[in-house]
Amino acid sequence: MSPFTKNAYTLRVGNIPAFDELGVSKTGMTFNSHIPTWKFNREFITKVILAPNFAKEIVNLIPIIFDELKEHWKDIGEDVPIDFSIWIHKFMTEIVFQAFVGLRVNGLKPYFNSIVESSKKKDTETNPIDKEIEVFPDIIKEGLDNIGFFLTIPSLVRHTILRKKNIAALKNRKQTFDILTKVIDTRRKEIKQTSIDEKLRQDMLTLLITMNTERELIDQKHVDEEHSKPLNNNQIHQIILEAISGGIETSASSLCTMVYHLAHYPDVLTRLRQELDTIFGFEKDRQITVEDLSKMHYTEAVFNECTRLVNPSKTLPRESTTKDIIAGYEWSASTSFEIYTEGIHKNPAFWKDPYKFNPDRFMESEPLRNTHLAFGGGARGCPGRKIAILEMKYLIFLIYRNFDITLVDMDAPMNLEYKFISMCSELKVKVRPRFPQA
Ligand code: HEM
Repeated sequence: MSPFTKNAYTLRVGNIPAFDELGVSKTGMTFNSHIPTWKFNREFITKVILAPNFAKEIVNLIPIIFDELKEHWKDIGEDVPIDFSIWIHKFMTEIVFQAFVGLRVNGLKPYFNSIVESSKKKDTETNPIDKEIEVFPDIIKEGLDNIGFFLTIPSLVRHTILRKKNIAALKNRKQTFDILTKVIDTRRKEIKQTSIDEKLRQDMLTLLITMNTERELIDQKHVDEEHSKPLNNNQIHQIILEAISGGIETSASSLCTMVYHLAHYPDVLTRLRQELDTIFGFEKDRQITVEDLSKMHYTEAVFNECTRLVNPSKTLPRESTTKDIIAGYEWSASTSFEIYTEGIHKNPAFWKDPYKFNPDRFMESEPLRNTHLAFGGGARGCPGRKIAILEMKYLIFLIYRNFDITLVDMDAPMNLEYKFISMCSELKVKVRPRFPQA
């Protein structure tokens, strides 16, 4: 089956009353079934993500946050097992919050303090904007869980037996928006108070707020009338929320999959490190650029192979907007399809020895169209792909340049749990600095 046909599959899901109730069916992107607003929002987020300065901001940001992580890992000590999945989740949260809303959650140090003995604990500082931001990642994670709840549990059950959980889910949604309103309003005020010739930082929120204003930070060559007005809070809310939730869990889980496989395949790790040495050399203070990262072809092949074998999205839903013929059958408009990526990723018709871990398959030739769907595809494909790959590559460089990572249990399978997407729930490792003095 050819899953993506021009314009017939712009809907992920059709009109789901439960999503109207949750307030996600006509806003943002992921579950927006109102095509004009989805298209409008998507064009805005795409503009931000493709803006060269946005990628540069992320590349400048990653080593700063990594230095903090590096210190914590060194202070824990090399013989102490740590849960990589929690650390990397906290780390991605810092990156995503800083890059998307310009705020630090400051979650690394409290987590360090929670797992070390009292003599090792460090002083914590409070968030400059609001204590609420510290709990915001958990609120967002709960919101992601609630999507699954609304998608799978019938209305009658939600409003009777599971009434309490239903109320809690709606409360979670309100709480999310209250915090976001505060964040957006605070930033609007800061921008207003910054003189016009002073440079603004280029996080996603600032780029969205300033779009189509005199502080415009993105060079928009062709702006039609529809896209020429500044965005209001309602429009910004859901775009930011989806960028945050889309950017944390998937990236953190994919990194766990890479660390797991690199521990099991030392030859692959050796080759990956050779690539890093060739591109980056050993100059200590060398500034890493977006161009450097674009040369990491083998690392990208390892990422592709890891997400082929362990894909966070096992299925991709679509609803047809016109009638179509698929697999020899005619299907009417508004038919729901589930594209079974798990099956496509392991289908021997597309992949030689599909269960074998072999990153070289991505070096030797391009996979057939629509057979590697880690980021989905077509009109609804992931808009964050470019940024996600950039982050993955930079992090892999920093982690494997600075540390040797061993799995605590080499015989254990990957620990995955399904919460709307498939996520790594635990990965016990030991981390040893490669250059203890650095
Ligand atoms: C390794 C990291 C990531 C993976 C594996 C991933 C994967 C995916 C997948 C499979 C989809 C569904 C595509 C489809 O239905 O065809 C998707 C959609 C989406 N992703 Fe990502 N994603 C990642 C990172 C990000 C980042 C960093 C962002 C932030 C900008 C993001 C934002 C979104 C949004 C907003 C959608 C919905 C798009 C729409 O409906 O138009 N993702 N992602």
